[in-house]
Amino acid sequence: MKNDREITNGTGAAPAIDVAGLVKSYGGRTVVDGLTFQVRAGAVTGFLGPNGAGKSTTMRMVLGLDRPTRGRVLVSGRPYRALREPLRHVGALLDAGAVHPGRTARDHLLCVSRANRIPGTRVGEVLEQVGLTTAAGRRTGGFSLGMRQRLGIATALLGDPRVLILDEPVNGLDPEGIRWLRRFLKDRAAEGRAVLVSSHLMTETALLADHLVIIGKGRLLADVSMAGFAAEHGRVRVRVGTTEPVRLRAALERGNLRVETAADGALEVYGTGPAEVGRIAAREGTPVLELSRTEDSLEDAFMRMTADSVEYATRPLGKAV
Ligand SMILES: Nc1ncnc2c1ncn2[C@@H]1O[C@H](COP(=O)(O)OP(=O)(O)OP(=O)(O)O)[C@@H](O)[C@H]1O
Repeated sequence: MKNDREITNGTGAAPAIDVAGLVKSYGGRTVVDGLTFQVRAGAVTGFLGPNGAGKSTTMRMVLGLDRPTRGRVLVSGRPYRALREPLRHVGALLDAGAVHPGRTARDHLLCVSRANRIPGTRVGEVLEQVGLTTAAGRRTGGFSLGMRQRLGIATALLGDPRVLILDEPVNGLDPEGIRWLRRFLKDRAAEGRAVLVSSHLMTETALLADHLVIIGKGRLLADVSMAGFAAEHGRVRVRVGTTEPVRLRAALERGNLRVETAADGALEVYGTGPAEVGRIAAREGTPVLELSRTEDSLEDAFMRMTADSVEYATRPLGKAV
């Protein structure tokens, strides 16, 4: 069977980001523990994990800001530090606050473009792309978080890179800003760029990503297409509550339906809809107290998957541990 990670970009070119056997230890503590995955062009890859999973550390190693203890990371087939004019290959948003507050947005971008031998004409273009043209002459110290995020993204875009890396870009954005960012990143991927976006929220990532790389405690937990993850974990089922669960269960199973009993005693029926379950119950004469279609939330699946990897878990109230 072909692993869908083997399909890079259809041209046989190197994957946009190639992480192999990556390890990072601080003192005696290993925070990235043998990660191997690839990020391909033309797609948004969601890089998911609970707080402290090692997402930022991995991204910093991709960008040559941290040195791996072991393993390697290639961007467009080369280590970041070996890229000539790296901003033309990869643009990153790691910390939107990292801008001199006394500088205007335009001056900030001009500064970065000069330092990286990027033509000044790009400044107007990227300001336009992120919707900051009218705020270009304002000092960034007075910018809202959403505006700072947009400026950070404009900075990442200056070199017109093929690879975009954004660390938790949704944090602190209002709903309009989130919607804008989602559209914006999907459009960049549709242009053929590789987009790697970290998050600790599955619900948000599900609306954005084509592919998921999920990590916990520095280890790879899943490397799967968004559609594959949803098909596997977003299981649709019918919940039916009845006063006669044993009889109804037997009737459903005679109809070749898979049935499980939920913690509250209701039956959960897979592979059909409420109409058929209702018909079987009526035929059997079993009183129905509840009949509904439910779907596992992807967030639940993600929480289950990463449950052992959460650094500071909350425990249910009143339960002894
Ligand atoms: N410079 C450092 N020195 C020591 N430990 C570090 C350093 N940088 C990160 N860590 C530790 O490495 C672990 C992974 O941190 P990292 O920031 O990569 O996680 P993350 O998945 O990005 O989390 P978050 O969602 O909270 O940003 C954490 O336990 C963190 O405390």
